Amino acid sequence: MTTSALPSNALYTIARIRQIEQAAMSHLPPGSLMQRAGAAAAREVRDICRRAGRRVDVLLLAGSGNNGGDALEAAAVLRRGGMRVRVLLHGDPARQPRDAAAAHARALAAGVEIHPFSDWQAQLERPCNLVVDGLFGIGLQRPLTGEIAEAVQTINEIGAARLPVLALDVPSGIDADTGTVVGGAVAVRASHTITFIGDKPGLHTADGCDHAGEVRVAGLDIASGLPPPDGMLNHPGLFAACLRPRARNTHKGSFGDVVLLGGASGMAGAVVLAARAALHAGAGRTYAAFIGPVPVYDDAHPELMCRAAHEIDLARKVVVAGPGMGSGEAARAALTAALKSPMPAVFDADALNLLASDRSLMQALADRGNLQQPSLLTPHPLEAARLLGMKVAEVQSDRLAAARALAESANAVVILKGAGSIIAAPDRPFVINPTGNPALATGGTGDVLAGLCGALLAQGWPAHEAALGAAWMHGHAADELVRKGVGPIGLTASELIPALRLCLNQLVAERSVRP
Ligand SMILES: NC(=O)C1=CN([C@@H]2O[C@H](COP(=O)(O)OP(=O)(O)OC[C@H]3O[C@@H](n4cnc5c(N)ncnc54)[C@H](O)[C@@H]3O)[C@@H](O)[C@H]2O)[C@@H](O)CC1
Ligand SMILES: [K+]
Repeated sequence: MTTSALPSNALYTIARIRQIEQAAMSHLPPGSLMQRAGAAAAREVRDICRRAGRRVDVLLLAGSGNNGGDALEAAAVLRRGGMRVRVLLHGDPARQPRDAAAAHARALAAGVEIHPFSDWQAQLERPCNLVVDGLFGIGLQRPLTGEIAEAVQTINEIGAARLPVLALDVPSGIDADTGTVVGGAVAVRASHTITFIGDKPGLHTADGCDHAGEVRVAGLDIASGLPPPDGMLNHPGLFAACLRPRARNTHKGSFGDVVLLGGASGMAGAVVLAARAALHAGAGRTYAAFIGPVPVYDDAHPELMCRAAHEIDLARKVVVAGPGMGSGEAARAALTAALKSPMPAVFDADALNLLASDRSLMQALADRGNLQQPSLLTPHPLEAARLLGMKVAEVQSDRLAAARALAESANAVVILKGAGSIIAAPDRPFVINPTGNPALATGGTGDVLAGLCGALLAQGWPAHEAALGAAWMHGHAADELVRKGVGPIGLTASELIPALRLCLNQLVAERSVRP
């Protein structure tokens, strides 16, 4: 049985998992997959208890469908191994699906204590060392309500007081495709999730990030193998081809020019941050072009060349348009010039707002893609909502769909920022970025990301790889800083910049180690 220690990189939608499940079940004895899922869950239970130094004493919550069947199978396995297990069973056993009913019978035969769900308060008051959530998996159809919602609320309170909670397949209440809490009601906040057959996007974006905890995949030995995934979790392997060591016979012209275009009056800091990020991420020459007053130079980084936006020559330079750009006529003129550039370009912040306000600019953006002039967009959910003409809640209700729709309409690579950033591009599987943390929820980190994207493009990375690399490194740098105690509270965007440089150099060094 395969249980990968790391989250698998491949992501599958609910529809695809159903197809795989059906195909596998057609040539397996009844109940095989559920028995494998139950055995994998039981192993995970033992593993979590062992790591926590606690004996196995588990309360399993089983729903009325097959997710509940997985919990009942796990309970039977654990009980047969002599461990302490109790089950709270929801719904009418007479209406269980066939495999779940068989699992129920096996649990009874093994001597598992099974209580009706109406006993949930009394059962949750009895001490245990782990709670298993087998209420709902990919069959969740509506918000959690009534006694289930109350019990989940209570489990979340107990879990927050450090009782491990293991979700089977998906934390109940979370939509496995979108990562949202269904109906905005309540969902299990698990410390661990063991997900079956393949990993699911909803465990890695939106509310899923705060509800799934540590995710493991139990492949259930699907003998026919898995189809190509619907999406991927971001990983340096996806941009490894770009992590090349520098040749010695090179010069600053070898690593490209990048111009950061923005800095309206009062917002010069945004363009300076983006420019410093580009500088530290290895651009050969970095220009900061200001719509507002032009500083003589950046005294922390005199390497940067400061120019007026209306005077800068964009020829042969990668442009990053938007940081602190404002929305006036000068900003519009600068953006129009950037859109005409034959070079790869990044559009962020105010550039995105200007694009959203003017169809002709949006058309010019889409035309760039047709002319093989790569564009990379880095919207946060509000900017994405403006570009798509929808409400921010609609974007967040299906971040994958929103990112893909924007990539299609803009004919561009998109990084939709937020918990579990989505990287989407026309005709490519979506990618969800697993790195990053709430330390990044502070002003200026988006400017740093845009500058990083520009530097990678200037060094010749294709736009898709630049987006993958920038998103991964940006998050990883923040994770490393938090690990050292620099954040999550009070991390500054400036502190992120040297951490990014370290991350990029380490990745290149790791790639270039020869056996
Ligand atoms: N069929 C199989 O052999 C396998 C199934 N697997 C498990 O089966 C799960 C899917 O099973 P199901 O399709 O039975 O779906 P679930 O077990 O996720 O839930 C479905 C049941 O819950 C009800 N329901 C949905 N939302 C509800 C709500 N908010 N409140 C109350 N009732 C609600 C539905 O009407 C249905 O009866 C997977 O997530 C996975 O855990 C795995 O064991 C792999 C093998
Ligand atoms: K579950």
